[in-house]
Amino acid sequence: MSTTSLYKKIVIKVGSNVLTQADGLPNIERISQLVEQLAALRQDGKEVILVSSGAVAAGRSLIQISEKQNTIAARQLLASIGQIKLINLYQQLFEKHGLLCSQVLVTKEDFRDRMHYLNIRNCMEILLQHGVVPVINENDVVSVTELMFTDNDELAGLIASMLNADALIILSNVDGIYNGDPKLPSSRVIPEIDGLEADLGGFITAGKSGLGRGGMVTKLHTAQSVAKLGIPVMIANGMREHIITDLLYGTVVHTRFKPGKVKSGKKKWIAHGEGTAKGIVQLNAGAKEALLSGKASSLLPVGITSIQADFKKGDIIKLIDEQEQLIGLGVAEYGAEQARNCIGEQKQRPLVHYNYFHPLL
Ligand SMILES: Nc1ncnc2c1ncn2[C@@H]1O[C@H](COP(=O)(O)OP(=O)(O)O)[C@@H](O)[C@H]1O
Ligand SMILES: N[C@@H](CCC(=O)OP(=O)(O)O)C(=O)O
Repeated sequence: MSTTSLYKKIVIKVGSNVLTQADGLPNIERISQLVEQLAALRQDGKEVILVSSGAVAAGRSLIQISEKQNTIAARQLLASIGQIKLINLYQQLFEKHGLLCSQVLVTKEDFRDRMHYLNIRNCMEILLQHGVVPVINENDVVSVTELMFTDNDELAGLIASMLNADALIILSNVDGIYNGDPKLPSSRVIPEIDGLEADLGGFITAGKSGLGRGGMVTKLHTAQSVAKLGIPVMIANGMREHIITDLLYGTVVHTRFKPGKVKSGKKKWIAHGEGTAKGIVQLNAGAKEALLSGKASSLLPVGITSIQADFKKGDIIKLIDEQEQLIGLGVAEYGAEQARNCIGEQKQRPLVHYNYFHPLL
């Protein structure tokens, strides 16, 4: 038996293209097969969390809208109509296997601070404790541009980290990450990537599947950051039959991201805070070197040169260097006002404790 079948808690993200037929209608046959595989995992005692795209695509199959329609309004309209179509389908299909599924719609704002983050985590935990399969999607009806996740790959990474999942599976319309343009016959799927070191930017083209939002760039970014936290990530082709069960119990082509050392729950929260971080603090070269040295160094006010955006105690803040490059993220031990009063001073309390610093360089 494959060792991957030892995973207990698994987050599975499915892209719009996997769920949608060429004519725009939900691909009922494929969705049924996905649900069947998830039911088999539940039978095997695993906890399953589904992050499903496809609301906008499903909406498009139900209503005609003018080309001139503002894109945000169009997305709101389509997602609003499409999400109920999609979730109804899931509900019927899970019911056939004697399973309950639930709809969880979230926005980036729901993860903005530790309290909101723990609220969502508690909600997911109560669902899992009751054997329910959460079906998560971004709430596209209320998420507008600057408050949106880049795409559901980012959301799935956040969910996998938040729930301390044992694995994250991202299903798209390609077999994995290719070492070149996937359309070229000379390109091959990269079987394993050491998520900690690999620089694959050169391989990824900006191309997306017909309905996808973020493309392979966000999948790579998500996979690398989730693997860095100690969670293995697999990118595979959701168009293949039995893909989930083959990934977990057999062998099938895919790209696997090797996990790094497991990080604590709070570190996982910080690591995904880039999009919601409010405060910005600029550091001098000495503080940057100390924080990135790998030694247990906290951020002391003597190394701060300016506070560029306000924050409160407990907020995640961005730490930037003198060239405005993002060094990492940390949790503020006190607010911006107090920090401003001791900029550059010796013998002051650390603004970020080393346990709550997450390097990004
Ligand atoms: N090196 C690469 N390997 C694999 N796919 C790539 C690569 N570079 C770009 N892509 C594109 O990324 C697409 C998948 O991302 P996306 O469109 O967001 O799908 P999804 O809807 O599943 O989230 C592929 O269809 C492919 O066109
Ligand atoms: N929330 C959107 C999906 C956005 C998205 O990330 O799509 P995809 O790149 O296909 O995973 C929807 O349900 O239509």
